[in-house]
Amino acid sequence: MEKLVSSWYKNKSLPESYKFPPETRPGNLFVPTSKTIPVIDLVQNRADIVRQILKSSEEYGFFQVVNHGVPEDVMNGSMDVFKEFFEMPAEDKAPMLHSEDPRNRCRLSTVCLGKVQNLCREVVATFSIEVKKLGSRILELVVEGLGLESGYFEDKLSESMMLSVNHYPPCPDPSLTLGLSKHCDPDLITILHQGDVYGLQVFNNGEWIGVEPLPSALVVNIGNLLQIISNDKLKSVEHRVVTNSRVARTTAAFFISPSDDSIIEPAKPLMISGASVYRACELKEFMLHYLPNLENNEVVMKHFKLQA
Ligand SMILES: O=C(O)CCC(=O)C(=O)O
Ligand SMILES: [Fe+2]
Repeated sequence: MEKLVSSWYKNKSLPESYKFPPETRPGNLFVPTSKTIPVIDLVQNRADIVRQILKSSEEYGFFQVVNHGVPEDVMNGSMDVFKEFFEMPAEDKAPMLHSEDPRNRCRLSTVCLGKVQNLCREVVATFSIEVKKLGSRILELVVEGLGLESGYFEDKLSESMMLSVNHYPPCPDPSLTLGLSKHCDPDLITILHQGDVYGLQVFNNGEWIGVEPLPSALVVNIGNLLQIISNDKLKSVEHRVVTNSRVARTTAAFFISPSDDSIIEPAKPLMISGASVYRACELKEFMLHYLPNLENNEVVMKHFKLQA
């Protein structure tokens, strides 16, 4: 545990256990800047918003939103709380984190945060409520774009929301490791507050492209479950996080998912000539297959395809 919460990185070289196998190291950290993830203004003509969301979700599986309605002071206040937490002495943080292995994710959950201070709980609760509202709004825009009936994702299909706060300390050699390995998210959509430090990269047409940090924007990506429900129209795309040697990066990701007992299957109106790309499965079964294969999205999705 000490390894995960201490400040060893300040004066040491990268420990062996943090180095990735050569084939998965980021190597060249400079990614093309000519291609960027679309930025969608949520205050404009509704038909244009729907069209842009659909296009970005089909092409990139990612987009950023601005004028999204989550107040800037709530975003900044929450980010300050998260950063403050990681600046606490290691002994104070240790009981709230769980993972002995530096290769595993070491996450601070909302449950843990509640223990920090009442004040934090309030600002983070407000942030969560606002993001949940934004999530429902984005899902409804997706529903419209897909031609599904209004309210398709209301209630159980988007009942669960988990907040995950990621902290990436400065790294002595960013070319040898990753902040987060490549993966897709096992949810409907993820809404990410990435703060102002670069690190997120998205796989697109055979190359990694960077997601530029924009003040007050939120990053949205399509998860595996929405790819299944959209019958492969929308794409859940692999992404990863690179580190840097100068500054720590803290991000907050909200995962919006169906309730645990949901059945995940392509929406009937999206089956082309009645054909479904995926079989129906329980969310529990999806997660059981996702977790051991999370770094190989093809393996994850193939398991649920009708014609593998
Ligand atoms: O921290 C980031 O930029 C991305 C985090 C992420 O992809 C995740 O938590 O699933
Ligand atoms: Fe992710």
